[in-house]
Amino acid sequence: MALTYALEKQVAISAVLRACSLTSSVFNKLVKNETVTKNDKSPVTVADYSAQAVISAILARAFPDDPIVGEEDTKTLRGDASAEVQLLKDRITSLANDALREPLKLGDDKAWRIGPDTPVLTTEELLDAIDRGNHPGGPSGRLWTVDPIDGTKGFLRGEQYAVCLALIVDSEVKVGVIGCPNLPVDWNNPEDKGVLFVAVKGQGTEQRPFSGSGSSQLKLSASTPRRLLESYESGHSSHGLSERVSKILGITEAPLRLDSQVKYGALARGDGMSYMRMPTGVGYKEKIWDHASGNLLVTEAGGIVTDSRGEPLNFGLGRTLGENYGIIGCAKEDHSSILKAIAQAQQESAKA
Ligand SMILES: Nc1ncnc2c1ncn2[C@@H]1O[C@H](COP(=O)(O)O)[C@@H](O)[C@H]1OP(=O)(O)O
Ligand SMILES: [Mg+2]
Ligand SMILES: [Mg+2]
Ligand SMILES: [Mg+2]
Repeated sequence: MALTYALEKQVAISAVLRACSLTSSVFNKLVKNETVTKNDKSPVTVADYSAQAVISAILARAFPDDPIVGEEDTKTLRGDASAEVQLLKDRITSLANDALREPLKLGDDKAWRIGPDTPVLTTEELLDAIDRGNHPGGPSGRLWTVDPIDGTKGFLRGEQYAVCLALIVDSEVKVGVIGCPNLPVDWNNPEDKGVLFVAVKGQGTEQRPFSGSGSSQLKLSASTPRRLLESYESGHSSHGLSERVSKILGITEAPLRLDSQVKYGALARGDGMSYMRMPTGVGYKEKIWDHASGNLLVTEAGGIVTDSRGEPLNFGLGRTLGENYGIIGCAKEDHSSILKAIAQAQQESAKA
């Protein structure tokens, strides 16, 4: 009998929603009021660390034996006795405890005592929680992967970012949850922000607005707007190559540029025809926490995600996806024409 992953889904939703409250409150307290300058990395740092601590602490209560592959670790925090780092650790401690002890949320369960009854965790316990994310990953068994803030640059600009959590079992993504605090439920109503995407292998993909309790199943079809979804940052994905691809495919609409795995959710709900990420140079290895949840959102909505040669992404190689040939997500009907257009665009740019 196929596993339903009902408990994992419930816990992942709770963890992501609590981390989203935390990151929103850091933005409102520290970034928006400009108590720190935009160039100061501390708001990102404090939010990244504390959100990973919250997610890891919740996973530890529900699934104490599951390893975690997380983006952050505490090497710099533990190895620095300066007053500045002490302040950072104090902030992490209070933010993480506040987030863990907030009133009950979707996904919470008294069984693992998350919510107002959660015992206050010490700084040491929270640093240990962050470091549970040090697992090297690999091909077999269960593991969670977490990106506490994906799209830190978007977060600082007050634009798109995502809190991402996925369960991988024997290299296959089984549960993917992405919280998008700044994503409008509908682009025509930009004030209604905050979307949670949830996918479970074999059970489809759903979108739930943070406000309200409704949830809608997502189905990706080839008739979505003919525009590409790509990184806001030109250093993360080649804008030049995607422009060539657009021309070859006869796409006239400008690409929708969004930071983070929000793009995968946007694709799954039909905001664009393709997630397109083409390398800007050699050497960068994509990380599993940047793609695991998004991959499942798109495939469970009926789409496909591969590299630019059509090969599936491999989540069992360790903390990275290995060699980088770009990443393409789209409806199945569009896949071969997009891959052909990419090959042609690559040949053209090699000649240019
Ligand atoms: N050279 C690069 N190529 C592709 N992705 C990158 C590169 N440098 C950083 N990233 C990652 O891209 C992700 C953001 O994705 P997007 O471009 O879709 O918004 C971040 O996780 C970021 O990692 P990091 O958090 O280590 O900076
Ligand atoms: Mg990331
Ligand atoms: Mg990150
Ligand atoms: Mg980062």
